[in-house]
Amino acid sequence: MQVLVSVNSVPEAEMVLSADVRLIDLKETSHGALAALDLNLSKSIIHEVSLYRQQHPHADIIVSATIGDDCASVQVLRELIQSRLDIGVNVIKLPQTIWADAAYAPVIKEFLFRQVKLIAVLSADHVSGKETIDRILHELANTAYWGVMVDTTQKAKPLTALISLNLLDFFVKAAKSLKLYVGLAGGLQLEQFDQLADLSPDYLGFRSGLCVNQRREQPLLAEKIHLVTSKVSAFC
Ligand SMILES: O=C[C@H](O)COP(=O)(O)O
Repeated sequence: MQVLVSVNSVPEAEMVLSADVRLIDLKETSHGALAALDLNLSKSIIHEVSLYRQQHPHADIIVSATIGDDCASVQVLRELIQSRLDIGVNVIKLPQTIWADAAYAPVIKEFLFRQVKLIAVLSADHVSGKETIDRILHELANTAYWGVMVDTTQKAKPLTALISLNLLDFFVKAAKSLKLYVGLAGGLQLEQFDQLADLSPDYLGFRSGLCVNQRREQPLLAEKIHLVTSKVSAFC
């Protein structure tokens, strides 16, 4: 299992790389839940990751990026995704407002056909029962999504306060059985690490819980990042 950490600057990227985080998520954290980070800033972070990869050729680092909580048009979506692929982003995370909207299905399929790795982010508010989860996951797997994750839109409460462990366990198992790379995130604090790691997702996603005052718009704290990566090492 890995930990994914959302970063919004080069210093934050350096911080997570030096703490051995292997899933680096480019995200604007000042507003929204899945806001897109400025492209030039994203480029600078990718440059930093490339330098790190050269110095650590055995480190298997994946860079993901969010493209916004919603989208103005099909053409804008295409540009948002392609521009990030062009600078070296490995995986694109799509919000439910986009991947579940039939208007965007053709452009999403274009990228999937090209074997671009897309993660469908399920909003925790919509993860309501096993039948719904099962139906959604089958649809995503049949459409050839690379991965799936649950995340929250409001960050005041952790994911575990919104969805039972039993249902999260079902979600992880069902996603894995369909060969979807599966993650759990949403206002997670270090206290939730053990109970969620026990469900064996491919990764746990963090931001708020690793920041000053546990607020995602605030800077990441190096000591908390090291704590979470040491928990990953101890768990694996
Ligand atoms: O994908 C991971 C998210 O950025 C986690 O952010 P959060 O901990 O603020 O919900």
